Amino acid sequence: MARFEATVSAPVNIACINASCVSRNPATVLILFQCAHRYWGKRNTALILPTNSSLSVTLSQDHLRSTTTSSTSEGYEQGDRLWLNGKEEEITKGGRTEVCLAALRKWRREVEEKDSTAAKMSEWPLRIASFNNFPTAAGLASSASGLAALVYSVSQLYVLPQTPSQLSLIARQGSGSACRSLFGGFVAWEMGQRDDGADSLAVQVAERDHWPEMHALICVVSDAKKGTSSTSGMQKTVATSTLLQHRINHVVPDRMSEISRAIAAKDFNGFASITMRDSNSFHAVCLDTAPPIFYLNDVSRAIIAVVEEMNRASLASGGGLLAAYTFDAGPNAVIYALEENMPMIVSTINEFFPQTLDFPDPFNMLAAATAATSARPQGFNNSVVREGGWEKGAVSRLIHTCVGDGPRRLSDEEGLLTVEGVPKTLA
Ligand SMILES: Nc1ncnc2c1ncn2[C@@H]1O[C@H](COP(=O)(O)OP(=O)(O)OP(=O)(O)O)[C@@H](O)[C@H]1O
Ligand SMILES: C[C@@](O)(CCOP(=O)(O)OP(=O)(O)O)CC(=O)O
Repeated sequence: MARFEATVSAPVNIACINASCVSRNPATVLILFQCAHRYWGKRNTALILPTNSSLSVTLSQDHLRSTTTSSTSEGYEQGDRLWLNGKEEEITKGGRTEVCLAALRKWRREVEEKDSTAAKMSEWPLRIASFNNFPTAAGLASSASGLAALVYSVSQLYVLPQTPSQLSLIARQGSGSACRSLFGGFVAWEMGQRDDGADSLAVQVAERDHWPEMHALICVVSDAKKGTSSTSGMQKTVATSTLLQHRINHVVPDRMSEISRAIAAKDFNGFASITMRDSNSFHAVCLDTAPPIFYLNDVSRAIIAVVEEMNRASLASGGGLLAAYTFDAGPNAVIYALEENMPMIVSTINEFFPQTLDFPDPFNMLAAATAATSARPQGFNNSVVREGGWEKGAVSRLIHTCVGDGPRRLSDEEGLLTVEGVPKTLA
C-alpha cells in the first residue's frame, strides 16, 4: 500500500507590536505603523481576520518548537486523526483543524488534476502527530507554532507549490498568530481589506540575519493552561472594551516612524520602548474588558519593575535601554535584549527570582561571563524588588533563545508516526 509522510518543525513567534496598516518595501525593511497594539480582536471570527495588522519576532527552533509528522496512505482506515503530545485530539467537523486540512486537500487536488501520475493523496486519510517541547496553551504561543507546523507538514507531504505567504492564509485559519510562524526573522501579518481574507497574510519584513544579536529570555511564571484562552479573551475585549476602540482609532504617527526606523537601523532603544508600551497597552485593554481579564500576576509585575529599573539606571548613567519585556495572554515574561546584555539580565533574574529548574545556558554565556559583563547598571535600586525577594520557583525556569528561522523539513528518521500511522510513543 502506498504511504507517504513528512516531518517538520515550526517556530514560536512573539508579537512585539501591532499596526493597523502595514506597507512594505522588502529591500529596505520599511514598515509603516499606524498604531501600536498586538493581535487582539477579529473582524471575522470564522475566517480569523484581525482588526489590525501585527508584527512579531520568530524565536529559534533550537530551543522552542512544534515538531509534526503528517502521513497519508490509501491503506489507512477512513477519517483523519491527530495526536498532540501523545494524546488524541478530536478533529471536530467544521472546526479549525478540519478547515485547514480541507484547504490543503483542495490545493493537493489541483496538483493531481494537473499531473495524472501524482498519487491521489487528496482522497486518502491523514494521520498527524505533533509534539511541543514547551508548555502547551500556557500563553507561550503554542497555537502559533503548532498550527504552522501542521500546515507546513501537510504542504510538504502533498508537495504543494504554494509560497509561505500563501500557506500563511491557511495557518491563519487554524490560529491567527500561526500565520506569522511560517517565516523566520521579523514578520508582519498584514490584516488585509478583503472580506474573503485573501489578502490577510504574513510577510517577512526582515531576515533573522538582519539582526541576529536580538535575543530573548522567557521567564516561565506558570506553565499551567491559562483560564481565558486568547480566542475567547479577545472577543470579549472586542465586545466590551472602549479602550480598544480608542487604540484602534487613534493613530500615533511618531510611533510609526520610530519602530520602522528602529528595525531597519537595529536601534534597540526604539524597538524596546515601543515593545514595552505595546505590551502594557495590550494588558490595559484586557483590564478594560468586562468582566476584566487578568493575564499578568504579581510575579509578572515584579519582572516589569526589575526591567524598568535596569533601564532607568542605565539611562541615568548615560547608557541606553538594556531590555524590553513583553507578555502575551499569560503571566510569562519574554525579555528581549541584545546578546551582549544577556549575562547581566540572566544573573539579575536568577538573583531576584531563583528557579526550581537549573538554567540550561544554551549559549554557554554564564561560563564566559565576568563580574563586569554581569554587573547591573550603576545606581540600580534593589528596593524595587519586594523585601526578602521572591520564593524559589516564582519563576520556575528560564528559556534563553534568539531570533530564529522559519519552518524546517526534518528527516524521516525524526518522524513521530509508525508505518501503521500511530504515534511511536503509543505503539
Ligand atoms: N503542536 C500542535 N499541533 C496542533 N495544535 C496545537 C499544537 N500546539 C497547540 N495546539 C492547539 O493550540 C491550542 C492552544 O492555544 P492557546 O491560544 O489557548 O494557547 P497558546 O497558543 O499557548 O497561547 P497564546 O497564543 O495566547 O500565546 C491547543 O489547545 C491546541 O488546540
Ligand atoms: C496575545 C497574542 O499572542 C494573541 C494570539 O492569539 P491566537 O492566535 O492564539 O488567537 P486565535 O486566532 O483565536 O487562535 C498576540 C499575538 O500573538 O499577536
